[in-house]
Amino acid sequence: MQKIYEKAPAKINLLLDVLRKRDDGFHEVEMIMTMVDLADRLEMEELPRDQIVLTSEAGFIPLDEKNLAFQAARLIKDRYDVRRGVYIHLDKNIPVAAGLAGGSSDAAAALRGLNRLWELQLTLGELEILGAELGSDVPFCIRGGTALARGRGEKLVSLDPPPQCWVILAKPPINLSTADIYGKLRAHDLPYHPSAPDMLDAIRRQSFTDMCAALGNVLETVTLDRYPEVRQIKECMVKLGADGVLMSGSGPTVFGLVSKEAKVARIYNGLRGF
Ligand SMILES: C[C@@](CO)(OP(=O)(O)O)[C@H](O)COP(=O)(O)OP(=O)(O)OC[C@H]1O[C@@H](n2ccc(N)nc2=O)[C@H](O)[C@@H]1O
Ligand SMILES: Nc1ncnc2c1ncn2[C@@H]1O[C@H](COP(=O)(O)OP(=O)(O)O)[C@@H](O)[C@H]1O
Repeated sequence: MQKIYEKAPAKINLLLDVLRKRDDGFHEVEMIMTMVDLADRLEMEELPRDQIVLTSEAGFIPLDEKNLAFQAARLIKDRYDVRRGVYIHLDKNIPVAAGLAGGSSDAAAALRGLNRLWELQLTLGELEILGAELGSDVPFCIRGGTALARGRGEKLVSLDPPPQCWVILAKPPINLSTADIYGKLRAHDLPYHPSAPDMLDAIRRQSFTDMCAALGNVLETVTLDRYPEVRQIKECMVKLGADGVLMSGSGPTVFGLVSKEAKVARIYNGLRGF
């Protein structure tokens, strides 16, 4: 029987600005996002009966309707009236609730994969519109690569890849909710706004140094205050010599950008001790 494989990479936010709180409860954002090499993997196969079955060795995620990959399968199946079943196996590597969009990327991979398995011939644009029903980050995860995201995250403009570099991810064992972090943000009274034009310019010119200088995330104003461990990890990465350091999304993962491979092991080992 035909098997479909899809990679579901994690994302980091090189820039995350909030312009205002909207009447629908979401926030109008301006983000520059890029995929990293860390990825989940999905294997999809036709089931002889009309049912969605999701399995994973990861014991820490739901495998029922609460799982975003399951929700994606249900959504595309119902919307296009598919009367076929699917078996999805999820190989989970991305830390959960980390600000790395692991769940969103799994949902995106399920939509891309089932579009192929069930020969629905939907365009990426159609999949992005469908994906927006599952979460604000899902459209970007469908498109992949590097993009400028506006609206609540679903209005995308693809960008050239940023300069190649090493990305070190550090996720402290903290459980936080994205809704809670946005909810505590003083959107009308932010102490600063990162400059998207500066980041876009750095990417266009392939300047690693200017990209590091342009990193910024206004959600740090909430998460770093509430969770001092996240601030400590940031400080630790800077001290260990990372060229650029920022929290991804709503956190708690902090990423460090490094241009020289020689530095990577030193920073990684230093963080492990920490
Ligand atoms: C902060 C970001 C940055 O990339 O990522 P994560 O930290 O989740 O990875 C995203 O904006 C998160 O996207 P996602 O996790 O898909 O959010 P959703 O499921 O759509 O929304 C969860 C909740 O976050 C809030 N939310 C989300 C997006 C947005 N533009 N404004 C919001 O206020 C809303 O309260 C919403 O109920
Ligand atoms: N396939 C999935 N992988 C990870 N988490 C999932 C998945 N499906 C649903 N979830 C739930 O979604 C929430 C957010 O997960 P995740 O996408 O990893 O976080 P974030 O949006 O911070 O990057 C968690 O509470 C988790 O239980």
